[in-house]
Amino acid sequence: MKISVLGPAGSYSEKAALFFFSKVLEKEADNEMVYFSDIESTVLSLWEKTGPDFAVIPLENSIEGAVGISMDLLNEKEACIATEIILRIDHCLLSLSDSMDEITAVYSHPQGIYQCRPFLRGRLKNARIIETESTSKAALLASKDFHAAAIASADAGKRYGLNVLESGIGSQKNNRTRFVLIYKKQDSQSGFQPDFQSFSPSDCLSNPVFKYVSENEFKKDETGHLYLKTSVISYLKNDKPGALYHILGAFFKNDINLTRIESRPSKKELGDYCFYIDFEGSTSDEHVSKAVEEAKSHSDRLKILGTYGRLAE
Ligand SMILES: O=C(O)C(=O)C[C@]1(C(=O)O)C=C[C@@H](O)C=C1
Repeated sequence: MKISVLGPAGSYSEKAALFFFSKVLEKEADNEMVYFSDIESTVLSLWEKTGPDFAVIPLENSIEGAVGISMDLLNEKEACIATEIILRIDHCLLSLSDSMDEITAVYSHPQGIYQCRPFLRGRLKNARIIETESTSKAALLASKDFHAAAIASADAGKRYGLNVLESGIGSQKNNRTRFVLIYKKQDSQSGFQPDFQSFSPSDCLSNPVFKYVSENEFKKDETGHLYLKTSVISYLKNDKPGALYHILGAFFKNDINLTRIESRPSKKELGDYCFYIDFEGSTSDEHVSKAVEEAKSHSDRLKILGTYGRLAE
């Protein structure tokens, strides 16, 4: 199996993919990780001729919130979510040097920088902050400059021969990022931007992840059943009073617990948004398909990203 991730080696995205590999039923000798320099190329690789089976992308962080580019690509491209992977993020300050006094520049991914904002302001206020495409790229760059440091994982530090000047530098001890494993929508799947007529409740069963990972590996609910979530994106073209109220009402009426709602600009004009809604339940549950049908009737476009389980560290 081939998985695309944000590289170079040592990124948190790689960690999420390795965690997924560790859960795969039959360890295939040819399991392969392919590295890309940014999140967009990682996602687009799914459409290459000899593309991967899956791509792993970060979607949201407990401190910094949504990863915008990942959210947008889920809307723009015909990809489905196979599973979510929640990882603990423990950022370290890494450098060739062994003293913070030597540091004049700090490299990291924007998410890493924001997640460590109080530390940077408090302890490295005079250092230049330089954004990189990934935390592992930051570690790689810091390994070439004695006066630079990187914010990345301890594992990335080991890989690039850096000292850990300080660990646990995130602004929240319980820092977590939610990644999703995504795949290219298959032509046979109708659960994508469906006409409700063609929306088949069994679509979630075509989620290919269950071919690779035993159901036992996924989070269970209080009754011992598989904990499944569904993600949709609703676009309301006509801004009218109560539009969002009616969409959310569809879930409330069907007793469905929402786990996240987030808006993103539609990119059409200022003040025009898409709403990303995650909720508990599977599209094969009757009350979920009823709610989705109703939400769709109040939306100008409703895109189903998939029903999936959770792998958590
Ligand atoms: O830069 C990395 O190592 C990534 O995998 C990206 C990413 C992100 O974009 O959220 C992943 C986890 C952390 O939250 C910081 C950076």
